[in-house]
Formats: sequence, C-alpha cells, structure tokens
Amino acid sequence: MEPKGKTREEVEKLTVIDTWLRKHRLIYLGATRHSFVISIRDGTVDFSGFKIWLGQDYKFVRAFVAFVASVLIKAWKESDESEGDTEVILSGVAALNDEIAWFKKEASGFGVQLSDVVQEQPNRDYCRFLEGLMSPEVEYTVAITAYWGIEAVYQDSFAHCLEHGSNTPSELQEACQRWGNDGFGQYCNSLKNIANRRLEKASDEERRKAEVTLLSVLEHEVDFWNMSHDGSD
Ligand SMILES: Cc1ncc(CO)c(N)n1
Repeated sequence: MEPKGKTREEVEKLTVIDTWLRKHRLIYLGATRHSFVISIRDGTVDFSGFKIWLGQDYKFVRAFVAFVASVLIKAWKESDESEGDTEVILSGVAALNDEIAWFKKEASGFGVQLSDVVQEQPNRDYCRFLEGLMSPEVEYTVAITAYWGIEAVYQDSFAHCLEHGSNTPSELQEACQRWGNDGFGQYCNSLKNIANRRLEKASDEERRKAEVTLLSVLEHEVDFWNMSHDGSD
C-alpha cells in the first residue's frame, strides 16, 4: 500500500538516473534500439555495415581509453568515498586493453585493415566531445555519468541481440557477447551506482550539466550507429 499523499516516485525512491531514463525514454530507446542493432538481432544485418562499425569503433575505443583514464584521474582527485571508485574505473581501463586486442583479432577475421580505416565525421565529433569531457574543468560527477551512459548504451543494445527469440548471425555472436554479457551488465551497474551517489549530493547546476551531457552521449551514439546503418532499408 502506498502511503497517503505520496507519489509513486517518492515511494519507489527512484534514483536520479532512473528519473532521467523515464523522462528521456524515447531518446534512450533511439540509442539502444537503433535500426542497426535491430538488424543484428533479427539477422538481416548487412555485413558490410558491421565491418564499417568494427573499423570505426576501433578508432573510437582508442579515444575512449584516454577519456576513461581522465575519469580515473578525476576520481583520484576527489577526497570523498571515491577510493572504491578508482578501482572500478581501473578495471574498466584493463577491460579496454582486452577490447583493443579483440578488435584487432575480429578485424583480421573480417578482413578489415584497421590501419586503412579513416574516421568518419560522426566518429570525429564524438571523440571531440570526449576530449572536451577530459578537461580538468569538467566535474567528476559529469564525467562519470557520461562514462556510465556510453557503456550502458552498448550493454543494453548488444544484450538485446542475445535475448531469447533473437536471430543474431553466429559470426556476430562474439561481438554481442562482449558487451551483452551479464558481467558487463554488472559493471555498468557499478558505474551507475557511483554516478547516482555523486548525483544525489551534487548541486542543481552540476546535476543539470550531467543530464545535458548524458543527452549528448545518446545523440552521439545514434549518429555513430547511423554510420553503419542509416535506416534507409
Ligand atoms: C560508439 C561506442 N559507444 C560505446 C562503446 C562502449 O564501449 C563503444 N565501444 N563504442
């Protein structure tokens, strides 16, 4: 029974991020249920689109490593409870080391020459955006929220391709497992908990900045998927 005079939100004590996910649900779904992701899930994906994604994402991840390292520095500089945070972020850096090796192996399997990949404009724009977030002026709360958002989009998208009833081609199963596995889901959840802890005690101004940054992440993710699948078929 819900106590009188309380809204559902007050009873359920929604976290800041969950409130945003409700408020911006369609934008979030635009990034996590993009037509490219749906085409992987239903098995109609064009392999040439997948190869484009592979080459572009390899380039993206190289910039993303620098971004995650910058988040680690921000966590370390905070004198609050962020000691546990640095370990969580460090394990993310370690995972990216494996990820880069995986991209190289996967690219060679698909015949993609990574040294020939030219970064497309939406990818450049996304990396430029990450570079802005690496600035020491950007608060830890804002940066960790962005980090969670970037990982969560991939986790949610690729987990969708592994769900019961999906028809993902066997050649793409490994890619989907990489981000769609439960362990990575738990990792995203620890990032979400850190971000929520910081957001709960942040100023309105800082919280507003984090929300706007998360919306930019979602927009960049849609533009990124669009490079491989513009939805025209
Ligand atoms: C574009 C993009 N977003 C998120 C991730 C998550 O790691 C990635 N590898 N690439």
